[in-house]
Amino acid sequence: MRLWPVVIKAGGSVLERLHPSFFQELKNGMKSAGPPVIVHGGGPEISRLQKRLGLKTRFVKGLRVTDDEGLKAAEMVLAGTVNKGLTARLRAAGLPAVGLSGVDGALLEVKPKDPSLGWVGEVTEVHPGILFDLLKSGWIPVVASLGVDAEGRRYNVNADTAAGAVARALSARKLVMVTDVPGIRTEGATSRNLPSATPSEVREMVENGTIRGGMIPKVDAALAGLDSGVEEVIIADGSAPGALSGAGTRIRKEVEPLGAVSHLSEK
Ligand SMILES: Nc1ncnc2c1ncn2[C@@H]1O[C@H](COP(=O)(O)OP(=O)(O)O)[C@@H](O)[C@H]1O
Ligand SMILES: CC(=O)N[C@@H](CCC(=O)OP(=O)(O)O)C(=O)O
Repeated sequence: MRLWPVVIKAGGSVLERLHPSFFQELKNGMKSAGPPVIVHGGGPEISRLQKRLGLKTRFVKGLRVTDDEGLKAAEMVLAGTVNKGLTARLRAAGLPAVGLSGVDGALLEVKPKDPSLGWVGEVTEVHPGILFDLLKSGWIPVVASLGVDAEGRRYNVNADTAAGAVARALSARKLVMVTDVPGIRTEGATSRNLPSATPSEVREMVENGTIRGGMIPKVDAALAGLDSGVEEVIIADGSAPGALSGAGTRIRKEVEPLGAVSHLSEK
């Protein structure tokens, strides 16, 4: 059942620089389609806190190696400063936001992703009940990317992955990933920002190294979402106008070309 049309992932890279039109476009969307679900990260802020505490920051394939102290830092930032900061800003912009994390209501149930990563969770199940309850009452849920396992241990979860999992669980039609660049960029002499891309084009750009670093978990989450019912994923710049109204790179599945079908039937 398709209930709510949009999940928005707000990246830590842009949270401090969200354009005022982000809030206005959210308001317009609320009027036409009802409340969205916002999932946010906070990677740069976690790194800053780790540095201040004298902790090491290390990433493997875009994931933060998270020891006991690292988990505390991630929780303080994600469920603390960033979640409360974003919720308060939404509220000040006239939007009815409620902050929570993937631990609350066991929204994001996880298992350890890889022992070498420490407290990094891989989502095994989404329990969206708490989101449905909030959405039905008109609230905008603002979700920090943390998870919990069956024994009640808490984990750090990549926010792109968390947003993709939430979009699938809500049967969302659309996932918008708001970040610090205007979508996927090609390389070389004809380098440009792509207005649209298909999953196979995206896969090719990952293989040839055009898409790298923080863009990899984004496109992974995008492709997983498209494979399980999300119709379109948009990657857009949250520091510029239009992020929630058409700007950025739109990733959609290839449509069977009608010409190819009629050509076959002519034979
Ligand atoms: N082909 C690409 N097109 C655009 N950005 C890319 C590409 N490959 C890697 N990136 C990087 O991905 C970054 C966005 O990911 P990330 O820093 O993790 O942001 P967020 O905090 O929003 O998740 C961009 O700032 C850019 O440096
Ligand atoms: C496991 C893992 O890497 N978790 C991420 C969670 C925050 C995140 O994903 O923030 P962005 O959206 O800003 O990238 C981290 O610790 O940085």
